[in-house]
Amino acid sequence: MIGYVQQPPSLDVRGVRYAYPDGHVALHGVDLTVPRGDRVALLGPNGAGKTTLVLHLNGILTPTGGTVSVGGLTVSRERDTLAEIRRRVGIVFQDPDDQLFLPTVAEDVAFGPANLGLRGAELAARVDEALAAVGMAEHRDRAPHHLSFGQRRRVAVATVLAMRPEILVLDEPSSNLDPAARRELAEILRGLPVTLLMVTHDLPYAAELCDRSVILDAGRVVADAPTLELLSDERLLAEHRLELPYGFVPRPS
Ligand SMILES: Nc1ncnc2c1ncn2[C@@H]1O[C@H](COP(=O)(O)OP(=O)(O)OP(=O)(O)O)[C@@H](O)[C@H]1O
Repeated sequence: MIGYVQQPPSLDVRGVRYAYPDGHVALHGVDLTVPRGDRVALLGPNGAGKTTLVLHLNGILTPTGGTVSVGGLTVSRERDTLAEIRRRVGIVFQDPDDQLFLPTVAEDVAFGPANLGLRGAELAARVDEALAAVGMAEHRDRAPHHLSFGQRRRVAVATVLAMRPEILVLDEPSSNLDPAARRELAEILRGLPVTLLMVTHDLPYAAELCDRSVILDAGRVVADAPTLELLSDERLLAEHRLELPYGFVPRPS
């Protein structure tokens, strides 16, 4: 028999329950497994619990019940574990300006790996690799605040890629992008060799990028299926306040 080591999933959320300090239960036992290399969209109406779930992935919030594991490592508040989890889970927030704060693009991208102790040629290689992955290499010496919004979002993605994460988590990646920037970002994301979890209200973007989608509503997973199948189910969408743009017909891209 040929032996092989099965890789743990990039993300394994099991029975996660979370109550905010005011007693509001935002997650009621969420299960979600994302195998390595997959791209999954996390959909759901306002207040469904999407952000609450994302904040569990890198230990900002700790579940009241259940567990979250990233590449086989269970998220905990223990200092070394938390540091490794934060390296493995790259979260790109909706506003790139929350992630860019240094004088140049290259310095912003170098910040995370430099904190991990990388220096010299090794650090430079990380920065080059991450900037090349998002098509921003030629802008490395520019000030982030002189870039367009779409370019700043790409640099924000690069700051996270420079950590060589196990999973890239994107919060509303298509928001505020013009059609060209939206398409360019989709092409970049599709080409990245990483596991991807994308939180979005933009259903066509989910269809463009993710074969699989999960619908969260009122703190529960209410659907987990191929994206085109979900988006073709008008009743399911209506039940969970999800709407396709007028005239959009879900079909393989
Ligand atoms: N700090 C908090 N204290 C108490 N309740 C909270 C807190 N933050 C969020 N909630 C509640 O938890 C639920 C889930 O909120 P969450 O922000 O996770 O939803 P979401 O799916 O990300 O929504 P949106 O699409 O609007 O970003 C909501 O009912 C929200 O009001």
